[in-house]
Amino acid sequence: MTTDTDTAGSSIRLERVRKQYKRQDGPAVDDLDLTIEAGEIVAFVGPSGCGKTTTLKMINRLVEPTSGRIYIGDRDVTDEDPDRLRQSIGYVIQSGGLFPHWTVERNIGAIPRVLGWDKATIAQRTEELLRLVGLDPDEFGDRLPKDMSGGQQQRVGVARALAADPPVLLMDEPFSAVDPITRVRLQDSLIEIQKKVGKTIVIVTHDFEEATKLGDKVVIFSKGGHVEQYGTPAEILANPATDFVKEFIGSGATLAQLTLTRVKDVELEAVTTATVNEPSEVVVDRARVASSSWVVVVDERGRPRAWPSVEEIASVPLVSAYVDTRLPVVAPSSTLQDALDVMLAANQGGALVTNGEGTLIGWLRIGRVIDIIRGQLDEAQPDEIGYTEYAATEGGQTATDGGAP
Ligand SMILES: Nc1ncnc2c1ncn2[C@@H]1O[C@H](COP(=O)(O)OP(=O)(O)OP(=O)(O)O)[C@@H](O)[C@H]1O
Repeated sequence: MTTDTDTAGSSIRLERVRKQYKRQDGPAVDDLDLTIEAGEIVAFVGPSGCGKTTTLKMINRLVEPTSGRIYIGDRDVTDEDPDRLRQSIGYVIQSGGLFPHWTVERNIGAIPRVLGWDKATIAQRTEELLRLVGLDPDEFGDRLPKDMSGGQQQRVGVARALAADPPVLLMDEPFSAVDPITRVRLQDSLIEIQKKVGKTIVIVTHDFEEATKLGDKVVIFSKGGHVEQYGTPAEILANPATDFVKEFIGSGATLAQLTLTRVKDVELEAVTTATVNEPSEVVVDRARVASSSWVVVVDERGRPRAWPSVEEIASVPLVSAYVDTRLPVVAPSSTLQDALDVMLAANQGGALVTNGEGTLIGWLRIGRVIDIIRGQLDEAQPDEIGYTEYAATEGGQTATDGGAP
């Protein structure tokens, strides 16, 4: 499939696309014109039943358009053999949609096998993809989906969708079935993966915050697949195009501003690190010099294992090998809202920040996040007349009128 220059992705163009399901009054999608630029992530949002999924599924022809034309890159795919088309478009659905009786390796190799790739190439590609989505091939390659968490299954789902290196990836509510903390991690992984693969990604979500976090652009649909607004998250939040958009983003708009500020935009605090079995005395001294009250124990690749206080470190002679599975960890691409959620869930006054390889790069203090949120709320709120000013002007009684009972 042809791809546009400078990116591994292809543009997608819908021209007057319409879908009328049988025995339905109006069309689910009515004369939709939409162009998605190559290499961008575009999120579809809108109320239930507005035609997001129908639009997505018309791109890979899981739903046949009633009329209109669809182009991927410069190719008109409207009449192309749907099976062949689907081999060149990655598709990720809720809960991964893996074949339950197939191992992870077999699942990922599904399309390459259909395409007739040789065994060695498939094995190599599978390993590369598992690493890309953050799973150790030796640990997970032979597993069955039921022996993995929902988040891990979804990572395999993404690996499988990327197996044949398609220029386009379609994702239908991919992260809606996992818990909020796992969702943040999967979203951050997707941003990290996209930096490496540069595909064109279309993602359907019912969550406006997820749309603004993931989407380079967001499409807000109303009933019938009508585009109310198509723009960057910042544009939509700053200038909602219609009353429908205003109402849709509604009270969430101020909070959604928080999704525009990322952890990478904030100056991080330095951390004192220690490794397992290091003499505690040495670590305590190091922490004192750095004025740190907390120490992050990291593994040989700099990945955090635990986050004890200096007192806890000092209470034993050597740094313990304890692994804390509930550490609050965020990525540079995480939003401040994610960071806050993670901190609150872990009941901690801060979050550790790791890069795409999971290596610790600093920590973010809750006070810093709150300061930024306060600043944003002040900016977002129109100047309001305060109670006293109101009372002293035309709106209220003056003090001499008697006052409160
Ligand atoms: N297979 C189908 N047969 C008949 N009508 C359908 C079919 N699939 C969807 N529809 C109808 O088409 C309209 C658009 O549905 P669609 O699933 O595309 O919306 P959506 O925006 O993705 O909704 P949701 O957020 O609830 O998933 C709805 O009115 C729905 O009832």
